[in-house]
Amino acid sequence: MLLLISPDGVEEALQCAKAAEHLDIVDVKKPDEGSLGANYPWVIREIRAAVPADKPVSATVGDVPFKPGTVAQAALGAAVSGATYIKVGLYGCTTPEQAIEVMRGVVRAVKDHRPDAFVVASGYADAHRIGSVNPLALPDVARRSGSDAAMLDTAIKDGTRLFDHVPPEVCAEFVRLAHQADLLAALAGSVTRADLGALTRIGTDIVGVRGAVCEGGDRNSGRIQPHLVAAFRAEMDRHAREHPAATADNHRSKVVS
Ligand SMILES: O=C[C@H](O)COP(=O)(O)O
Repeated sequence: MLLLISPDGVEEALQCAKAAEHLDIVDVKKPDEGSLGANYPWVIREIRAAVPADKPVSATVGDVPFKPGTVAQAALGAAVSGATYIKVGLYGCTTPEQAIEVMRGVVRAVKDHRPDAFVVASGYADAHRIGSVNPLALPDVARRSGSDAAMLDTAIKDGTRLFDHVPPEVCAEFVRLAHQADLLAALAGSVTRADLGALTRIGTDIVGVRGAVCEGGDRNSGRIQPHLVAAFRAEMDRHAREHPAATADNHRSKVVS
């Protein structure tokens, strides 16, 4: 399982760089603009320059509305700025068809610029609270749009967690559907170290975290701490050793830096 960490700017990205050996992907976002809030292009560029070259930089394009042209242009902006993972939060899409239309535009915009870029279609575990597309529809949305991964995060960061909204057995089905479509499965949403056993057992490819590696577990007022990143990775490694069959890294080669 790969570890994706979401700093909110250059200062926190430098903390990630100190813990680079323990993480796999640095994910640029702007949490005060939403769960998958988009940061400025120059912040993506500065973070790309600040983290080791062998670590892929991901950027979120936002909790996007159903405006396919607008979103495609924003996604290209993230790619031009140096992100090789482009994550789109399909917040304003109420049907799979709308989500596919948005993601097709993103895939074309991004891959015309950089064919090996990695496009992530993200839905929300708490979709029922925001009227967004059903979490289990995401793997098919990703497949039919030509995306590389399907992801779930939580839209409302109020202390509720991924498994509060989508229990482990349903997350397992999400992962199964993603793998069946030859996609990576990424899961996030106030994930803690206590969730890592279940996430490992179900074969999650990427786990995304912020709060769990911030001081006090607080994604807003806490800052990312290298020692918490190291501890999180140590727990991931422990579970990987206990469940080697679930962690065969057959999807890892898809990751680009
Ligand atoms: O992509 C990952 C998110 O930033 C997760 O943040 P969180 O762990 O604070 O919910």
